[in-house]
Amino acid sequence: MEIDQPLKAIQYQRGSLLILDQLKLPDETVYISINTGADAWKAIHTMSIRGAPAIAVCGVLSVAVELYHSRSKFDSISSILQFVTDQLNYLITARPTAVNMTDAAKTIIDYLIPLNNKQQNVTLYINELLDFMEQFLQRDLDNNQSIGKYGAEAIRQNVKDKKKLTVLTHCNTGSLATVGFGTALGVIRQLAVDNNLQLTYFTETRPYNQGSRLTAYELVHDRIPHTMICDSMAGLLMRTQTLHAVIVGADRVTANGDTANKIGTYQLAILAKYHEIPFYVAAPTTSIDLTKRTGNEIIIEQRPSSEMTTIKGINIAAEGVQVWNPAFDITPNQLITGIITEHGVFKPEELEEKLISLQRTIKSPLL
Ligand SMILES: CSC[C@H]1O[C@H](OP(=O)(O)O)[C@H](O)[C@@H]1O
Repeated sequence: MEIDQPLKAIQYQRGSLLILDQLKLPDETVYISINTGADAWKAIHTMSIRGAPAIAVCGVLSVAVELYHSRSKFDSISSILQFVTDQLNYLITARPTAVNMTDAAKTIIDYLIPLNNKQQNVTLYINELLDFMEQFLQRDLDNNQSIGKYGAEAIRQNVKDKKKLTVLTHCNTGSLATVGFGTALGVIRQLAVDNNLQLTYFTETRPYNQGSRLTAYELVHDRIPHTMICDSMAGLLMRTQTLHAVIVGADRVTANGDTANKIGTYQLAILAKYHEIPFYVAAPTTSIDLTKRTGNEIIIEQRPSSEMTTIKGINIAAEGVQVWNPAFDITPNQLITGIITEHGVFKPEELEEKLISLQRTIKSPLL
């Protein structure tokens, strides 16, 4: 199966950053210009752009664009260092659960100091820094390709006698959550490209409806066989239909493999365990946070009640109703069959050791 160029959540060239306004999808395709870190903070916080990897790339490139257009105002390396550090640390505050923006900020700040020792010319320093920041785009594209290939192979291995597989995914983890093919949805795209996909079920993913508004948009665009279900239908689906795997994304995976992901993931993992269906998490290593030992340490973002009580400004609940709106939940590692990364598929219990070993062998700051 051929898949056309994926939808683009982010369009970038030096000095210009456009993001697809996902609050307007699927009815309108509107790109908005991001010229500063403050523009990016607002777009991330309001979820015009969302998805852990896309958030990080948008944040990094917003600083690159702002630095590029204000480069004449910097008269010293230290002033550039201060500006970039301040902007990156500010962007981290836009949304607290996903770790990718924090990881990106650390990678760049760790790079700034050695670069300072190498390059004393302000103009050349800025150009080298822009080159480095722009690599985050290609890295996510490459990560998506690797995750797709490793994930598709792992799932095929699990179901040796089947050529055509039926899977379930949750939320949106495709081209609208990353720069490329996606993470969990990238695995599904790879299965489709390899002609191993019978059907993908996906949940509408209340309350923000990433599934019905975004994943549906991607699967229809790519003509991938699919069926949308309400979140509440997952149990009956697993009880009555044959599912070969559940594949979801991640916002933050801790050292023991516990995983923060879109609200509703935990209950899918419980159902998958009960129905003996393999449950995979697909995420780049930039979503893995070894500074957190377990999922109990992860901050769960609480979103505005209006995101539950209205759809496109139309009330769907009584005025004054009290709601609880956590945007994520935590899936314990014992419910996870494997964590699909760009370096391979790891069992939760081996994740930390494998990642530390990779960090030792791969000497790139952009691991
Ligand atoms: C590859 S995207 C990872 C993750 O991000 C989504 O959350 P949100 O739409 O709130 O940014 C969802 O949890 C995805 O699984």
